[in-house]
Amino acid sequence: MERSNHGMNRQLYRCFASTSTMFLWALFLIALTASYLSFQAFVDSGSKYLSASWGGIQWEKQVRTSAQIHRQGGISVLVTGAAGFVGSHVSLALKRRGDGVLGLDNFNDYYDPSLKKARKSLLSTHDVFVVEGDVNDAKLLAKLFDVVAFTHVMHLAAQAGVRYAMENPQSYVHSNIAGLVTLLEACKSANPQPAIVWASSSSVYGLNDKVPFSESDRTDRPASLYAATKKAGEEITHTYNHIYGLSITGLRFFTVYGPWGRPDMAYFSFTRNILQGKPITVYRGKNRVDLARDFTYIDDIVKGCIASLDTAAKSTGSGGKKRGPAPFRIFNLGNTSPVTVPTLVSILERHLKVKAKRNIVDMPGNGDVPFTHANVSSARRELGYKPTTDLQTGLKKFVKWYLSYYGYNRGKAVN
Ligand SMILES: O=C(O)[C@H]1O[C@H](OP(=O)(O)OP(=O)(O)OC[C@H]2O[C@@H](n3ccc(=O)[nH]c3=O)[C@H](O)[C@@H]2O)[C@H](O)[C@@H](O)[C@@H]1O
Repeated sequence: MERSNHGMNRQLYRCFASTSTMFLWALFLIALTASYLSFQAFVDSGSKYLSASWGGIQWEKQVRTSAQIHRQGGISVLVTGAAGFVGSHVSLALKRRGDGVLGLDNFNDYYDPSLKKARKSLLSTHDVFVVEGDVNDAKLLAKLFDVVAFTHVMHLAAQAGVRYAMENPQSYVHSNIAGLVTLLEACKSANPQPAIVWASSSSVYGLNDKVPFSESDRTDRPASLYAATKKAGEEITHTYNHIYGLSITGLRFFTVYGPWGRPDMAYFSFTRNILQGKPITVYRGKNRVDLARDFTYIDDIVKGCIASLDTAAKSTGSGGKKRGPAPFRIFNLGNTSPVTVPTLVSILERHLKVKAKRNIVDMPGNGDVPFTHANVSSARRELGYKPTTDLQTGLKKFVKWYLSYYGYNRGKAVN
């Protein structure tokens, strides 16, 4: 009996000993995991800091030099989306007349980033520095406003493209909503607050069938998520104008085209396919009606952007507080003469001297609208905007650029 008691005690003791050992081991493992995780976090934040493509004395010097004004009464502009189509043209035009320009671009791969890099190189030969960063990066924006007292922001960074919104809806929310709010937050806190000019879109007119489109027409029936995010942008900027006294000008661009353009757009991809002997898909509207766009040449758009910057009254707030009412303006920037898509193709065929292989299909329900047509009387009155390039002339310039940029290979463009 005594012996068995003894045995039981020993077993209990062993059991207790092994439980406490297990407990100790468990504690040890938890501690080990915790220290490993915090070490990882430290390494991550460290490497983020080290690999950040911005910051440092040299970088700040580049930022300052690029934003330096070189003419009397000049302005200093932060151009977001500067490596983009419209952004690169506006940046060059501003720099050429002696304004300070600093570019910001995230170089995303929505379309071939090498074209964006090439635009960046072009800008750098004209002493425009483009910072690689995202408008969602609040710290970077705060730093930029810390280094330079920008008088204006030309906000062109966006997720563009009407039909791609069905493939990647989140990218529209990221750039056109979240990015816009982050930028406006930075602008509202900046001292002095800059005046903001930004790119809305003709697509906000959505299912409107009253033509031509006027700024006062309804814009509450967008046909694509892209259009909805641009419309939301107009309302978000209104809020910042109302609460913080930011001076806002929204520009509704109508299908902008030209040299250094966007490869995802029809005139560009048609050119590539025609030269490569590949078929092109031409969408057709309901009842076999051709689709039409108020195609607008890039130089006209640049003039409209610069006139918007020049006529924008100052923001009134400071230290994040409104000091008085500031202007809120919206303008159509179009060409005022819509052209059908089949006519666009015919003009390209003439300039390229190659016949297109047209594949005509009914317009899929992917966010497209049947036609656009701008009434630009507001822009004419207040900005002196007057488009001067017709589609025939503008496409000739585009084709010339396309062939010089991508080159010929026995009649076929190399890209
Ligand atoms: O005006 C605007 O606000 C918009 O203009 C363009 O959008 P979109 O007019 O759709 O321009 P494209 O993609 O170049 O299309 C032009 C026309 O060609 C048609 N198309 C497009 C692609 C294609 O393969 N086939 C085709 O027939 C489209 O249906 C449309 O009627 C831009 O892509 C948008 O970023 C911009 O906001």
